[in-house]
Amino acid sequence: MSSDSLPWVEKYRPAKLDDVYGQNDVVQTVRKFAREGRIPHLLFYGPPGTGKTSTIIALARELYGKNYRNMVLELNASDDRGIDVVRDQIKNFASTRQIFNSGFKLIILDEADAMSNAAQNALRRIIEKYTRNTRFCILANYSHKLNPALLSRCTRFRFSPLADSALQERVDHVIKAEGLKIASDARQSLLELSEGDMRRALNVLQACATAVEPGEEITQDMVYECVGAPRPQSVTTVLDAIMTNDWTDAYATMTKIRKTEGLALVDLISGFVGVLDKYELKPRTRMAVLQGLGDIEYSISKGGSDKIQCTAVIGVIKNALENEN
Ligand SMILES: Nc1ncnc2c1ncn2[C@@H]1O[C@H](COP(=O)(O)OP(=O)(O)OP(=O)(O)O)[C@@H](O)[C@H]1O
Repeated sequence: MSSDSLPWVEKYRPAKLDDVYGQNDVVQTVRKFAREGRIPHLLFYGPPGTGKTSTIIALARELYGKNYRNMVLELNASDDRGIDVVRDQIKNFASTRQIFNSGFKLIILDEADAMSNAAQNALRRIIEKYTRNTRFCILANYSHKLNPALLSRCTRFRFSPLADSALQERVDHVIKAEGLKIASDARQSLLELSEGDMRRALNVLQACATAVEPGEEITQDMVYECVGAPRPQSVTTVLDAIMTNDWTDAYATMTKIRKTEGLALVDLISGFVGVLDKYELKPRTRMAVLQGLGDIEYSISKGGSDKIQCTAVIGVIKNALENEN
């Protein structure tokens, strides 16, 4: 595949540890392990798109250079073929002798938190068995879903959502490399809507770049459209209508904006929570609104009727405001 047809998340996957942004503590520590030649079994956990896979691959590339393919086995631990297949693959890989290299081989196990408890127990034995010439790097979103016995065999690193400054640095690099034009408010919205997830930032940027003609500027509206999030302006219009107008008008405004922008009610609720900071409300009122919106979001996830939940949103906000005085 030519590099032009690659998704940008792959095209711009960090080739070396220096290209991993915003995870300085982790990068420094694993680099130190590598320098001293004593890498422990590793567990990288944290939200998606924060660089767990990228960091271990970059580390492995620095460790093994062109020998990478022989020395690294990447497996998806949640593979539905089960732990037996994983065990066989690990066994084959770990037991073949390294002819040109001394040192250990590396096994990267992605999505380990999706493994059953029995499979995690089996994995723990496998790790013990092959520790002599193999190191494991376990990747997961949630560490609490992993068995304590497995956790205790690994040195843990938490990957936090990336700071806007880290996202910005990488996004600016891609904008420059791809020769894109992007309005500054669009770039700012892209960073905010990515919520610390670099994969999302790059995917949205690529979707926007595909939507514009060469040389045309990416606008803020395009960013919101690609993300499928409501524009702050629309959210504020609906919220203002609920707060100040009568019931019928508030409902009509909400329905109209939802229809023209194709918004799901949950997206609108997330939008309300996002802009609520800018409204001056008594703490008690703010809490009542947030709690009410949280309950409605839960009801929607359980299959609650759209129309009833729509009216419930108006009810929750109006009620909290009426009780304010
Ligand atoms: N810290 C980072 N620095 C630079 N690029 C990053 C970083 N984190 C993620 N990326 C970009 O996002 C893409 C996805 O990142 P990666 O696969 O490392 O995420 P992950 O944390 O392993 O996510 P998941 O939990 O979904 O597997 C990478 O290809 C890379 O382009």
